[in-house]
Amino acid sequence: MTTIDVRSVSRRYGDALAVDDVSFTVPSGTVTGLLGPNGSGKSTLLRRILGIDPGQGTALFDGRPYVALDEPATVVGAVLDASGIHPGLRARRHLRAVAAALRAPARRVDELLALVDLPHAGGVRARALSLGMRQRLAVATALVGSPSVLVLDEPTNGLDPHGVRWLGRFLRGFADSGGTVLMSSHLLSEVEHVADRVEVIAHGRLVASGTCAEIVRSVAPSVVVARSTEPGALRDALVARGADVTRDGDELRVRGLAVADVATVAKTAPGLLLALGTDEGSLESAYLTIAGAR
Ligand SMILES: Nc1ncnc2c1ncn2[C@@H]1O[C@H](COP(=O)(O)OP(=O)(O)OP(=O)(O)O)[C@@H](O)[C@H]1O
Repeated sequence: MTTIDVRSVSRRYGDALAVDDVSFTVPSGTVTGLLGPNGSGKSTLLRRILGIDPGQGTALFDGRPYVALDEPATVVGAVLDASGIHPGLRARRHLRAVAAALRAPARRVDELLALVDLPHAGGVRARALSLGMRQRLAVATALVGSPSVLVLDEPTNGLDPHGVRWLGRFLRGFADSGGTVLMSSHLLSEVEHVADRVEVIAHGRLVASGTCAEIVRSVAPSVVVARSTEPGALRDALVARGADVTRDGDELRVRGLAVADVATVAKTAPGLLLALGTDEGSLESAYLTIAGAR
């Protein structure tokens, strides 16, 4: 059980600030998605978190920076670049070499090949693996030391839909058994179903943080949707209570009143209430709004 504490992390390339004073916490037992458009600073931030890039601020794994961990591979498994595996090495040889370096049992290699659904690829050289297969091998490599934390940069890159679903289920299971996952993506659809929390980064800055529902609410407060046999009369009654109401046929979209208040107003207004509910807005539109804002 390890928490990651990212504290005021920055990274400058010349005059350009690629990561600008980013702070957030990744609680243990959760999957946190680091979401942002291309070039927003995700990879740079993950490299800073792992102590690979220089810069300001720090990231602490249960209070210690990565470089100060005694056996880092047993705490943190990282997948930053699936092409980092030597192209001439066969998958099993590659994993055996990593296992030997980490003093992990050799039997772990075949367990991991099975776990990442590559049981028959052990004898294949890395250069002959597809991008999706290399991603799976990279995940297996990160798991050799049995870490409690996984840091993954765009891990769905190259995976087919089956692979994306497999990875989501795997990461969910890893977190549910106490692990901590920080994964980046530029695609909302690939994190929203698996992540407990999302940190949205744009132009190097953290622009939103929270559960998917919290992020949607922060951008678009929920709208109450009501349908009535007398929509004009209901609209007038709601406006008199201070609501902001738009009408489309017999449907009213109401901002500024809770659903229970709309129900109370409808009881005393002429006509019959046909339907009443809320429209929470989509995370997709919230993400586009937030990530597009400078
Ligand atoms: N080595 C470098 N030298 C100079 N600028 C860099 C370097 N690496 C990244 N950058 C710049 O830093 C910014 C953030 O890049 P980064 O790769 O971290 O973004 P990203 O969110 O991971 O993008 P993507 O989704 O495309 O992988 C970009 O403007 C990029 O051009």
